[in-house]
Amino acid sequence: MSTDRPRYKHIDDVERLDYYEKGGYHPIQIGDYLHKQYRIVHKLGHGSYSTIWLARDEGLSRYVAIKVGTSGSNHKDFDIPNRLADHFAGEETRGRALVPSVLDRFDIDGPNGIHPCLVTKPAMCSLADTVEAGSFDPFRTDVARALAAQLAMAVAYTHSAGLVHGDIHFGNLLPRMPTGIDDLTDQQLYERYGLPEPEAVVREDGQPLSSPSVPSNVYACIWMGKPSNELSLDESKLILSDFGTAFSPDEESRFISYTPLEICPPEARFEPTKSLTFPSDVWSLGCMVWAILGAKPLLGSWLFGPDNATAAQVDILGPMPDDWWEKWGSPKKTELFHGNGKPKPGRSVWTLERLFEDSIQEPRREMGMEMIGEDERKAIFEMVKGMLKFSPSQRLSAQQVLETEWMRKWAIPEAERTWGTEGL
Ligand SMILES: Nc1ncnc2c1ncn2[C@@H]1O[C@H](COP(=O)(O)OP(=O)(O)OP(=O)(O)O)[C@@H](O)[C@H]1O
Repeated sequence: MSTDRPRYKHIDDVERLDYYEKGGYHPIQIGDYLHKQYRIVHKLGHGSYSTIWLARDEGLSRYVAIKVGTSGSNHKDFDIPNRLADHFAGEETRGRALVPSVLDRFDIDGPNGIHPCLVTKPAMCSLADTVEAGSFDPFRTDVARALAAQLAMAVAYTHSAGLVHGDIHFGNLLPRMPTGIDDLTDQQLYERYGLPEPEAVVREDGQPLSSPSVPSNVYACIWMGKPSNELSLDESKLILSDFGTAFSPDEESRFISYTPLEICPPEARFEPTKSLTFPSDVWSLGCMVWAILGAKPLLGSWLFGPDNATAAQVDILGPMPDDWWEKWGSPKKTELFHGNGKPKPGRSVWTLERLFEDSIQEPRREMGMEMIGEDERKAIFEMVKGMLKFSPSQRLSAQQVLETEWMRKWAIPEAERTWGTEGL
């Protein structure tokens, strides 16, 4: 995208306006038709590489989500859900329902270029939204178990097709829309969830918007979600979405992790010349299972940079491999530790036990929710520690995660209850 961009007056909670240019987003207004068949009804979300819209499929009388990619990027990820489905064609594979199924795929040619469009089912929101709306209150305990199991199944499914997801975080975990939405007229949908509110795009220099590259209005996203603590088991069917950073380790080397710092696998920092592979996802999965149980990341949002992340990892998990410890040349190391895995005396250390009390048990106690019993706590610790081994080769595989005691006894049964007769 160009660096000489016109500047626009800031509008809260919308996509980056300067991305509306050649190579960037496609300008879309409520009421527009895409591919002659899909009438845009509301906005669902936006990311760095796409805007996502709720549309009415006029042919099939249903609502759909349309992800409209920027024109200048390679959106090979748009084909991944189909690649996964083809990989397992004809097989009954657990996990298939947990990744998006593609309803349609087409391109649109607009003022900013050619944009790939992916049509899938609309979800309620992302778990990032539910957690924020719930002020970081925990999910109900049965819901948390069900979400964690589904996420592990989705990752195992992706891995068994030879792909690493590469970006497993709350923003990419979408609770499915409960059935019944398709019966709503636009009017009923707007009465239930609110009308789209157009916000005029205005240039800072006062010049008119003369370019067709820029939409005259942008929209905040529809809110069809629920706060974390109100999500019921029925509303907890999960989709692992956004394969934008997925890769096949057999076909491609990947030395950079695109995950946020709090879930970034440590080998991305300490073994930068080795390609990431499946265990990098398992690290993120371990962090996310914990985050689902606590509605907060394992390594907090107070992380200021990679040194803080590494220090928190050592506090939680103990010594790191000696060669990594030697490589870690930051003053932070000597400020906080007097040896590998040895915090300086007197320092307040956030151990796994302390974090469990603070972010998983205590909020549940305060809210009168089902607590996690001692046997379950032990099983969670064993599994999470197996996923969060510093050394990638020692981590559990996603399939082994599904075979752990916690998954078998506590989490998978809740996921199965969530899906009921529909089956996973
Ligand atoms: N099918 C869907 N139904 C409802 N909301 C969706 C759907 N797909 C995406 N969203 C919303 O849009 C947001 C952005 O989607 P997504 O992460 O796929 O975009 P992206 O451009 O690939 O983003 P990134 O910047 O992470 O690469 C999600 O966090 C979610 O809130």
